[in-house]
Amino acid sequence: MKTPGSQLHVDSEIGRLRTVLIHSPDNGIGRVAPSKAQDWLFEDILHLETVRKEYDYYVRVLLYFLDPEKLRDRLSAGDEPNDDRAFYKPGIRGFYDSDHVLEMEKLLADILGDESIREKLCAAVCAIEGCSYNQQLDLNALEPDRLARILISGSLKSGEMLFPPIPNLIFTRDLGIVINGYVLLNKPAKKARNREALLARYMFFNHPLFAAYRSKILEIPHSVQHFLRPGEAPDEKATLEGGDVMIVSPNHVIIGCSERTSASGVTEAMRLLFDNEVVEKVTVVKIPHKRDYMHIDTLFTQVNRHTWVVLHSICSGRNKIKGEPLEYLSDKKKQNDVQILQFKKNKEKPKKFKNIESLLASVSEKDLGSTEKTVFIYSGNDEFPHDEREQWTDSCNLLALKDGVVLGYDRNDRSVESFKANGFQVIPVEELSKQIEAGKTDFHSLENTLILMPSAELSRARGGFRCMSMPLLRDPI
Ligand SMILES: NC(=O)NCCC[C@H](N)C(=O)O
Repeated sequence: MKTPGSQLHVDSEIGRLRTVLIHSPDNGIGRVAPSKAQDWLFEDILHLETVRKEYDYYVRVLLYFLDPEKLRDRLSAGDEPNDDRAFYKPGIRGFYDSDHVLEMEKLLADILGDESIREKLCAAVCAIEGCSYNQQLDLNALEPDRLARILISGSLKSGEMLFPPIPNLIFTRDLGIVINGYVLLNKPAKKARNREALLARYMFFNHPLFAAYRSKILEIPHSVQHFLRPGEAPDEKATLEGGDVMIVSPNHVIIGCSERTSASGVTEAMRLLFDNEVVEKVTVVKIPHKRDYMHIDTLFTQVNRHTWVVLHSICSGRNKIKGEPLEYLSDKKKQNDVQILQFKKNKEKPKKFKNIESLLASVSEKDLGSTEKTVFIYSGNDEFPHDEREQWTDSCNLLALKDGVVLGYDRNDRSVESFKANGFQVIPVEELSKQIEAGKTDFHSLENTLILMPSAELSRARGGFRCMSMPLLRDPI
């Protein structure tokens, strides 16, 4: 029998969530220097304690939903002034330690208990971070919980920084993605995320929870063209990040070709998925390669079987004036066009889709058998500039706990109005917690609901709740 938490299977974006991998903001986030913020992929420096408070609400919602036992005797956990948030901190007595809400730092500490894995991982981290041999020996001698914390935060307890933090580890989505019973590991485009990928690789290959899946971990190979090229140009490098991968139905994966996921990365991922018979259909959505859009999940996510939240201008190309000379002459035209191609195993010619809405409608109606007309909820109520402002703060990046119940930021006011106009209940998490704790609401009876999460600080890290989650197990849709 499999222990709870050890089963990997995801075949949709909206099946009831059973197990998820997350990482709470660690001290590394509080050590991002202004001069490095952009290099480390933050637009600004963040206030650690505020981010943590906001994130703790997220952990509580996940526990209410996936592992309520953990909250049974601790309904006010985290609100006690003197416990220093122990409930939320891996490696500390009192940590929630759930089998359904898995914390990356805890899983890392687990594998570091094995001497041979500890040695290999310390050597690998020290190699990519340029540590001295003696630093490597010192790290190797630490006990697992402390070592895990240092490998993530980059800093010793004294505050000394050994290497940079990896503040984007909170976005566990980008580390890899479970597709049916397989794990497709990422290959990050940005140097700032390399150590995250290394830690994720060690975790999946070595943690006993995933032992049954070792032969089902898929790794994107280096493209030979890339390392044979002269110079350091990133062209042709095969990169892929989880925010660009959506398993929308048991046999259909959408992959974004974006600022982060290269054409070679898409090609290699598609080959792996077809060769291993993971899915029969892969749709590639090429989006403009720019920071605002980063991954496809910053532009659209699924809410229920027939509803999606999207940035409308990316579907309609509304802001372009057709026929202008610029459209023909500028190279940018090609770069900024959305192109959608659907590939099937052993079929030579891909099918083309006119726009993102027609693709998503075909997912809902054909793949998922929805009999209702597909509904699109637009970022910022489709009003310029609120559509783009709210997309920037992740109005389109929602996490579905189940079909129709999603988590999103509380700051995207016009998008929230669109949800209401489309018949959704909208409830702030503080209110929901009170109702649950007073026994007035049962989480599982919620339907078609957007849960609003505090976001003033968290949203400045540039990712929403889809980015902050790696679903490991969902019920079949
Ligand atoms: N899936 C996502 O869209 N992830 C968001 C990642 C944000 C992070 N600051 C980054 O730039 O990589």
